[in-house]
Amino acid sequence: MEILDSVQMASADKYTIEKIGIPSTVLMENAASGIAEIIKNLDVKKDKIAVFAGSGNNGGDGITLARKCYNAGYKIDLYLTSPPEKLKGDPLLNYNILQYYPVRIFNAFEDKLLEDYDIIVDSIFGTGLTRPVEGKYKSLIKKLNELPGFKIAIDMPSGLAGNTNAVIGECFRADVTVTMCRAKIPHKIYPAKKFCGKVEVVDISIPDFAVASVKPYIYEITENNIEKLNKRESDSHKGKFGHAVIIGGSAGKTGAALMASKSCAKAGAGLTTTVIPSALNLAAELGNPEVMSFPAGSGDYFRENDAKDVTEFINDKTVAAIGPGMGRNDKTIEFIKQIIAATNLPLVIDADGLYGLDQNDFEKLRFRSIITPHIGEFARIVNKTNEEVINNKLELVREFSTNYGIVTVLKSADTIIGIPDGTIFVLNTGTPALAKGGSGDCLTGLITSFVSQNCTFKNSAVYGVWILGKTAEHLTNIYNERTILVSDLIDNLWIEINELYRNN
Ligand SMILES: NC(=O)C1=CN([C@@H]2O[C@H](COP(=O)(O)OP(=O)(O)OC[C@H]3O[C@@H](n4cnc5c(N)ncnc54)[C@H](O)[C@@H]3O)[C@@H](O)[C@H]2O)[C@@H](O)CC1
Ligand SMILES: Nc1ncnc2c1ncn2[C@@H]1O[C@H](COP(=O)(O)OP(=O)(O)O)[C@@H](O)[C@H]1O
Ligand SMILES: [K+]
Repeated sequence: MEILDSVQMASADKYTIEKIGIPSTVLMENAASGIAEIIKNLDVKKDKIAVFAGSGNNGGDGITLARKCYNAGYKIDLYLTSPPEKLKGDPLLNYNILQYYPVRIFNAFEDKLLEDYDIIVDSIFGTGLTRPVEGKYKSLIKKLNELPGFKIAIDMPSGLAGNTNAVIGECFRADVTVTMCRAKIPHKIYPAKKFCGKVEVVDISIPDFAVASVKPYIYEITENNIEKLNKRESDSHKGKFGHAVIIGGSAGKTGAALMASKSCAKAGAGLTTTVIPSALNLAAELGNPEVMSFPAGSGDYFRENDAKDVTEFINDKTVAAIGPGMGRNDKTIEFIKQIIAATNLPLVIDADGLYGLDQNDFEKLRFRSIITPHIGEFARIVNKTNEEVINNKLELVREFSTNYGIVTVLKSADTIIGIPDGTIFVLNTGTPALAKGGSGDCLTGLITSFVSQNCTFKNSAVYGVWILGKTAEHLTNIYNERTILVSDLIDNLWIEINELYRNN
């Protein structure tokens, strides 16, 4: 499903109203009906509802909702943030209609709250807000957050801006956000997402072709649009599913290379080999019996002198991952740079593998690589602070992927995948069970496995993130979010892989 920014949403609205001719009042009526329906289905007490409405169209949605809630039999009070004389257009029209209804109307700043409300509806600002709220609006939003009732935001929690995932200032903290037509950026991407609660999307009659006309470029991957896995031909053999290589390990971090390799084999690569510093080879031989190993050099970490042998070994393989547990020794960094320069193989680069890379190295990875940094690793790559990356994820990933022709998987509680044509995929799978060393190694193994099995880079990245996240969700439901180890994830990869086969 597309994720829109506020400008795209406004253009899709405009297209629907002006080009197709659906009146804006109809859209507002549909929005209010949709929100009322969601309120009706909420499993919370809803005898007394307060709607706080601003002067724009978001306020108009709230004013119209007041009428719908009255019709549904709820006791509802409306608190306006502006004098009614300031209303215009559809909000004014709906305000005038509401005069015929026995709904009490107050001023949000001047009048005291009359009741303890079961539900507080925030329709103060929607996609029209572009700067932080200040003064009396800021105080009002603070006050609403302190109220005990269940909180519903219309379209967006007031105080968030529709074109960024950053939290730009004080904002309403919703339990449920009901948005129109499509989710917007702040609904789906942290840190703004944290303020939205559960996000419900209401169809207000904006057709798909109106959405397509605004050229969306951000998509959320969900159960409904993830591509299913193909069943294997009955006469297939291991040669059909590639030979994947995991280059990793150093003294103290051998496990990272082993976990990545095991994930890779488990997800279906035809052959998997761990390339490991020779002093650690026994661990690889004994640790993963189904995986082969190639001992490199003579020490317990990779050095530039090992690059020639390793390059020769990997050159006829299908894909190589570089990084898990490699360490950051200068000689290891030189080794990695030489491998990148000396091969044309598809590469998946993670963790320590990314540490010493510069512009020159990234240029050599064009159209043959996937990188999987977490926020801190990506911040170093693009020379920004962690904070700057968190608040500008979409732009930074898009810029990097299009400039270098590299698929970028930016990992965090949400994961953003940027592909070289400028499209962004957002995945909200996973649980805090994954906030544990080694989850990233499992992801590297999964992505490498799917590249080996001839999936596109985009699909390989999507499958890796999806399967890791969904496996964590399954296990968190059964156990808890603390005691799950990466080995447990690897053992249970089959559950979600089965799901991806279903109906195929
Ligand atoms: N036809 C449409 O355009 C539809 C719009 N809808 C609703 O309309 C909303 C967008 O409406 P608008 O574009 O009128 O915008 P909003 O209603 O989000 O807010 C705009 C109003 O807030 C004021 N404002 C903005 N930033 C402020 C700040 N920091 N401090 C104080 N005041 C500030 C503006 O001057 C303006 O009066 C959507 O979020 C959605 O709820 C829905 O009814 C669906 C149909
Ligand atoms: N709270 C969370 N919710 C969902 N996914 C998470 C969460 N925390 C971590 N993850 C996922 O776990 C993985 C962690 O990777 P990474 O930080 O590289 O760990 P490591 O290097 O220790 O293996 C990423 O795929 C990330 O998206
Ligand atoms: K709102």
